[in-house]
Amino acid sequence: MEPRAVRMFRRCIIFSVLCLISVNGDYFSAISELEKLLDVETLIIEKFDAYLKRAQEEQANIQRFLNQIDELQNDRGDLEEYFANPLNSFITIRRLVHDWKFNVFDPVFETSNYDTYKSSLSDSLEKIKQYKGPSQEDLQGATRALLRLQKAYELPTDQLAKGILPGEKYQLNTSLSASDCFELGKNLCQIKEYSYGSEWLLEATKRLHGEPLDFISPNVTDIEILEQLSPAFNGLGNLKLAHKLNNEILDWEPDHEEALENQILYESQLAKERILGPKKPVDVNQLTEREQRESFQLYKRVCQGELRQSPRELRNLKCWLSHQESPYHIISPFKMEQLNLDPYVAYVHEILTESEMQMFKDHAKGRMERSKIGQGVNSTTTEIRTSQNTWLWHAENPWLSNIIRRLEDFTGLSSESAEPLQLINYGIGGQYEPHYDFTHDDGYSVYGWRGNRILTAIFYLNDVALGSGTAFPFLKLVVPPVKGSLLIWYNLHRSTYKDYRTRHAGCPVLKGSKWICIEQFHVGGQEFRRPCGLNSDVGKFDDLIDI
Ligand SMILES: O=C(O)CCC(=O)C(=O)O
Ligand SMILES: [Fe+2]
Repeated sequence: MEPRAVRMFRRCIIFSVLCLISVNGDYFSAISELEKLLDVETLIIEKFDAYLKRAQEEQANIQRFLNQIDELQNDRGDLEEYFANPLNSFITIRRLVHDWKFNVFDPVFETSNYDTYKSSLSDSLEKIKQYKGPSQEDLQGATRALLRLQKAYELPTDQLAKGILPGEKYQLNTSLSASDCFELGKNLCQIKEYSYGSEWLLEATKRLHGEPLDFISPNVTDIEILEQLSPAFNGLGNLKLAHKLNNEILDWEPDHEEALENQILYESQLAKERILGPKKPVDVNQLTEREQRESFQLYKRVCQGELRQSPRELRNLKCWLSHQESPYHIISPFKMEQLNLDPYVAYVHEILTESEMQMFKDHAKGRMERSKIGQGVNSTTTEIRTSQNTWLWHAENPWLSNIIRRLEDFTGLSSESAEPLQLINYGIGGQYEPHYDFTHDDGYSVYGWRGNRILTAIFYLNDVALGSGTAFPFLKLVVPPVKGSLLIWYNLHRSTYKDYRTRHAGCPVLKGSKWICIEQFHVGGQEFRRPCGLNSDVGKFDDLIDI
């Protein structure tokens, strides 16, 4: 048992932390926000624990009092004889005047201690309410994240519901209840993902009849499932099944208003079909236009590890210790691993220290916001990029100077035109779909003298249990995050023309959370460090732009 003082201290700390943080919700796009939710829950549990303890003590007192009176009444014997004893009369009268009031009526009916305690509880809860908890939008976001995982890694619904992932190494060790599956199915139908939606609803039915009554979440009913499932099958173009399930609702509840309305609708549609022939079946694949594109399919296969370079393609790649012509690194060389030669992609291992990685994470506290795509006023949040981020300006964070110098030493580039570092955290299903880091014009209109992004450098700040590699679909390459390592690649040809082979992505996080820090080097200032070649490169690999 934790000593009382320690518990009190912990409670104070959690509480003051909660009072200090201002939270913008958006719990589904990063793990860091979800952690705060658990702190709030801990606090609520502690407050209610104390409340229940107090209430139970009160109840035990009342019960003890009632038992005593009961015993007394049983022992009283003959009434006349009993009251003949003056002490008994006194005790009885006193008891009715004082004891009942003090022991029973006051605690139960009056606004004495019981209520005072309640109001002090509600005062502390009021403070917790300032903390914005997850909303319906967050639940939708979390649903979409699971859907992304299902789509990207082709996870069967029944397996995911049981917490079973492909491969044996990592499992989720959690399984979803009937109410969880129902919530997922309902939310998916709301966004017209009827195919997956109906699978989750059917999973809910299976569980509803197979699982013991769920204490934690409210149990869902057969009718509630049918209410979602019938329109879902209608959405999938299976009118007959939709009609059949709708009739099942009416068997349970003949006055069910919505089902009665749907019955008329389905029957008139069925009658039409009998005359005109059945409607064209709806495509149950449910892939959006974006998801159907070849590049997205490549992305999926690379993230899954299904599409990779052959041993023949890999044979010219090397690993070695290199000081990259920097005198600082003669004694402590970089641990280099080439991943692709053209365009050049390389991995450098153990480049950050434990304390540097901690500094990044400390910097993130309270600063992370939902990531956007696009520049300046045109930037927006989108499903294409689901993460949170914050920026670290070089001048405001002098502790970064060693890290920036290390980057310069390794790449040979100047950081004078580089962007502030960007710290990024991806939560469940968090991803960044295939994109280019350069802008499609020559870069000068957006970045001025700094020109386009010449090289991207990604520090991985943690290991991720499953998924979340940095994927290059055209290079058949996926780079798994390894804590403390750095990934670099050139986005531009030697002439600074855009290299369309560098399309890349952050695969969805399947298990864990992914922390990275990105530096973007620009063309400005590299004139003598990386001089242009003699080829113009214009038009090279342009056919890859629109796959
Ligand atoms: O998350 C990743 O691995 C890639 C991130 C990325 O490409 C970007 O932020 O531009
Ligand atoms: Fe990128």
